[in-house]
Amino acid sequence: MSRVFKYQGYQIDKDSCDKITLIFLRKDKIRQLVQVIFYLLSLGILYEIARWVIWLELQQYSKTSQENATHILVTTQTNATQIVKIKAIRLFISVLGISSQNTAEFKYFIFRHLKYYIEPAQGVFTPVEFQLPQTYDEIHNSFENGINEVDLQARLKFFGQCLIDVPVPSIALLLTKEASHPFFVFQVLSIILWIVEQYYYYAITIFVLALGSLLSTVIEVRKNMKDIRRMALHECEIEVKRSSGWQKMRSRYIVPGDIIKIPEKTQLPCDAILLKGSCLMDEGMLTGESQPILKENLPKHSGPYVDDKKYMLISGTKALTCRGDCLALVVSTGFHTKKGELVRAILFPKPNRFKFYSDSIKFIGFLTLVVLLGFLISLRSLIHQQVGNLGLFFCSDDLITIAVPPALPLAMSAGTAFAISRLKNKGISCISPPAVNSSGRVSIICFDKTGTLTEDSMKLKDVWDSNTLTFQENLNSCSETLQESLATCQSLVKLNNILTGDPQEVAIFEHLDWEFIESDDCRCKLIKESTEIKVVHMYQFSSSTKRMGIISLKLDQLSLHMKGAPEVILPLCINVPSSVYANLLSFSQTGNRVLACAYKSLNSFHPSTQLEDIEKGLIFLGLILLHNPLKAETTDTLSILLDADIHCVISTGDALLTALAVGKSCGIIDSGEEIILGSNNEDEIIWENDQGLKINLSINKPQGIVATGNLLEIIKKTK
Ligand SMILES: Nc1ncnc2c1ncn2[C@@H]1O[C@H](COP(=O)(O)OP(=O)(O)OP(=O)(O)O)[C@@H](O)[C@H]1O
Repeated sequence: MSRVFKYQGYQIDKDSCDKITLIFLRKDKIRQLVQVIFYLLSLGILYEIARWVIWLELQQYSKTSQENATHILVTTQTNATQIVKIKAIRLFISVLGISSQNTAEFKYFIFRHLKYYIEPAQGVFTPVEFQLPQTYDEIHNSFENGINEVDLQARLKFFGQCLIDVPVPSIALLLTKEASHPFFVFQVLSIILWIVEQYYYYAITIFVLALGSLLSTVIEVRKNMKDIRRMALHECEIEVKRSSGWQKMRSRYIVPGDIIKIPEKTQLPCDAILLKGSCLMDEGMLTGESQPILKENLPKHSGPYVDDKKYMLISGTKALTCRGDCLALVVSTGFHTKKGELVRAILFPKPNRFKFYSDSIKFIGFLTLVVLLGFLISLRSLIHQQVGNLGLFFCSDDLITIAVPPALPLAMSAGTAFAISRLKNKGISCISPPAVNSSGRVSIICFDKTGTLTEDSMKLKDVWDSNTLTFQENLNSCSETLQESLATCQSLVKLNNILTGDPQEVAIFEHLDWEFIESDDCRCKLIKESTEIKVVHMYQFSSSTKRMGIISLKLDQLSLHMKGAPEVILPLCINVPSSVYANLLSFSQTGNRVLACAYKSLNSFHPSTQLEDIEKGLIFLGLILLHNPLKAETTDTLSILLDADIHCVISTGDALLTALAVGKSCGIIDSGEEIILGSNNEDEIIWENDQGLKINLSINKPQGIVATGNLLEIIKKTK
């Protein structure tokens, strides 16, 4: 945590919360009294203004130290501010995961639904977080007996109930908030002015429209809040291990440190670490990932615990199937979970700072100046006409309402409503009116490739066997080791007796004569005729490393099998035939996905071994070619966007040439366009044409660029 002292305050910069700055305040009785007197003298006008101008509200506080503070001024990175009250609670220290019988007073505050407390070791505010032990074994052993009643009550008070309960403001509260908005107050004052000046029809029309817009805003906001609440609030029956044994209860009563049984086909109410069993999770509702993800249990060894997604079960996701008794340790509840983070991002979105808005303010400022000038010019003749002080006041107010038309927001809302109804006719629903303006300003769209521009599913085209240096359409004619590698190096699972998982792996496995058997003593068994191979460990695929591996056991022989992007696997191999690179070039140029397979024998293996420590010196086995066709609607959609002068970009984890071929086939890249491929060798930047010839980057000719992420990072750094 970085801690920057500034005006008796500091910054909290942690992954589990937004970056916020704290300034400590103490409510001052005399300042408060003076402020109330001013509020009364101004007939409440100052009170109204203070609700919108934080500086005025701050006048009743004085800056102080953390120890003496009663309140805190919290400022977010986007400069949103709020004054929050510091509260205190006496609890057992064991609530922090420290074994102690003593109690202590914990000071805390709540900001945007997150609770922050003074962490005793550092003496600074930090978001409440369950402290995990240091090693894998300790995590397994520390919680196995379940927590007792005293700890439970303390944790419920400290972490709160396991619920994401978004409060829905009442209609009266929303009406007061909207009606006290400075612009609405300005509209009302303008209407009074027009009535005094006997512009009855205009005043009544604007009044009816303003009231209608106010009511529709209130109804819309309440409806949205209700929708968010419905989406966020989830409770289910869950089995929990407490010191008195297993109990079934409502999920709101679970706390960090509880051991729970993972319910199948039910949304998980908390974030948890899987301790026993394995399960296939549908994370689509949170991440948009269409494929189910396999979660493994936390290994048992004395190594230091490293946070890893493969053991983490996230709140809001669903277990499609559980293998064995799936037990998990609850680590976060409520708004502190990943789902809570998402809900908070919806409730407190980052403000859009469009130049359009700052330009509008400048424009209105300019109009006001023009009007002021006009008023000064006409002042002489007005005095000459003897309109009197009241007349002068009305004239000047008239001019202000001309410069800043009170009907402006009404006109804007009407325009947006019209745009939304036109979009609806085209089958596009819009739930956030400001999104219409934002969408109109989009000039670049970045597309993910697989599953977005192309189909989710993949078809196996060919396998290139390095043993025979030939293509094999029938995988069962490939070399024995390549078949074993293809059969074992996957992360598939059986769901209702159907093999499920990564579409590429499903496509490969379907072409093999191997049988997949679920097993309790290993990840799975693969059987063909009299051969049986056990998969004893898996290094899951990750997009950042572009590879995966498994440890297999055949009779007494341990082996490491790996598959992944060729540019990652080939450098790890010791026997790559020279013809591979030419083949790779031609396979990728046709837009196919290419994966490389390799293996090596191992003498021993320990589950705590890292893949990086054993993956060197592999024996190359072959290349797999997969066809991933474009979606039917891709080309038409892209041509509409390109016609509207929107720049389209593909952002993919695939190889450069594959991305280039897909870009050409969907129309993002003109087939006649000159293309430059950018990559890097350490810090050296390499520009090539699509035939692999090195070239100079010319800025005069229009060129399409296909570059690796690493290259973009280097360019960004050197810039
Ligand atoms: N299951 C897998 N096992 C081994 N390697 C894989 C697997 N899936 C993908 N790869 C390799 O890792 C690279 C990156 O994959 P990743 O899933 O990040 O890209 P992607 O999401 O498919 O890309 P996009 O969706 O943008 O096309 C792929 O190009 C492929 O070479």
